[in-house]
Amino acid sequence: MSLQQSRMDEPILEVENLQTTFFTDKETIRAVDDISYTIHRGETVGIVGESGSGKSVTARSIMGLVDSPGRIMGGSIKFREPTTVDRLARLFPKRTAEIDELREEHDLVDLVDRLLSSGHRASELGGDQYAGADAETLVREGRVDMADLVEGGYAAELGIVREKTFVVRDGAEGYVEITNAPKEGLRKLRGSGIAMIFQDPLTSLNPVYTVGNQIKEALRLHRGLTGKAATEEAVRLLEAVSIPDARRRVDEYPHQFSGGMRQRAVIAMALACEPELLICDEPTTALDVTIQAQILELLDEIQAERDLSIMFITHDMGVIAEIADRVNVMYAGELVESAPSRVLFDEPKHPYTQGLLESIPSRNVGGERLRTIEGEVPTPNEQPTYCRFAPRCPEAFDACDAVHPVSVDVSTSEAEHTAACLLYPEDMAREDAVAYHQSRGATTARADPDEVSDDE
Ligand SMILES: Nc1ncnc2c1ncn2[C@@H]1O[C@H](COP(=O)(O)OP(=O)(O)OP(=O)(O)O)[C@@H](O)[C@H]1O
Ligand code: NI
Repeated sequence: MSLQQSRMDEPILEVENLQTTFFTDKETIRAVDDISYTIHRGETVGIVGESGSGKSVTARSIMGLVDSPGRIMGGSIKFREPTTVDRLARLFPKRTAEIDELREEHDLVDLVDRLLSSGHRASELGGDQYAGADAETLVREGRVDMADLVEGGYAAELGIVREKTFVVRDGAEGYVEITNAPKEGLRKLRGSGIAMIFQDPLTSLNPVYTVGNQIKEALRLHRGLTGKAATEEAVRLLEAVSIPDARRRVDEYPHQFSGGMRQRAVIAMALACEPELLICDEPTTALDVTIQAQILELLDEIQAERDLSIMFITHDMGVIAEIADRVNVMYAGELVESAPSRVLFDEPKHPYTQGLLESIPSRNVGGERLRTIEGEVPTPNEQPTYCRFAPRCPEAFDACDAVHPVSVDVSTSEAEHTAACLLYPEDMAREDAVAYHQSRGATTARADPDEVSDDE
């Protein structure tokens, strides 16, 4: 865990209502089905869940690596990293919206008025309590700002920005909207702001080039380093990931490295791009326990040194316990629970999380039988009107087959803790809780921004 708590309250990645779907010949797979979460600067967020729960597709969506037959169908992925925002704004001026300039060039009241007369409702722009309000009121009371118009796609509809805004700058603030990125923009993003390491280091390493040359190629592409400077930096990076005798090993080929050393080399390659966010998809799953512990420790060190944010994917609760500040539990494309690590392990609320925890070997000392959750993760191939975990859930009751649970606040302390389960809110009578989920589910569906822009 990072000691640098100071900037931990700054979000670096905001995923909102992300929906990534695969359209195969056989079926439509809602691999990531409306998930939202945030990663803060210097924070390690663990994503955990059984095979097929949508962890990798979440990561690939963020990296812009979802290919046909997959498509991001909705939601937003905002990367808020000032250096990256500045660089991409310079590279893609036509896809950049400068909120300050828009404020100067256009009259906000006038724009909102145009939206209202073209059929948008005031409640949709400002919230339910503003039903029937006029443009003047919405703007005066601060319910609609220029930034909201850009974010909601209204500015595009009004023709004051290009249809898809990739970079948004609002004074000193700003973000890159990954779901609107052009292909070249994604490549730039992957080369610098965000890097990813995979389970099998051989997916990232080319067998025909030396490890050193591969790191140097990354250094050339992303930092313009060549020749001796690049060699020195490659050696330094290998040393930073604790590869012994780095000066000699920099000239070796991947097959001359052990599994653990290869994964270290991949981490060195990722660091060559000086990322702010490192996405790790089961980076230690193929390694034995001792090496796995070393890699986790290495990531921890690197993070503390560089104030790096890490998204760490694993199906292993034991690994999560070691590395994550916050844990997001996924099941069949959905986020079913989210809590700070300590809270999640002490007070798991969702029956699925409870099941995952009971299946950690080390938790079952004293000859207690190891439990696993029976059955398998279903393929999320339809819009859920029920709880996807219900068929395997020891706590399921009738309503679980008829009502889709929404995320509810289940926190017992200040820490943010949510679970999507009809058992909550705990202090409500069961039928009231069910009604609560029912009504909130309906509201989210109506507020879908895509529906708003589609029906004009
Ligand atoms: N290219 C693809 N084409 C069709 N379906 C896909 C594709 N990639 C992923 N899926 C489907 O999306 C769902 C989520 O897959 P994902 O790989 O994200 O799971 P995961 O949680 O990473 O599992 P694992 O622990 O096995 O890596 C699965 O149902 C999977 O079959
Ligand atoms: Ni995966």
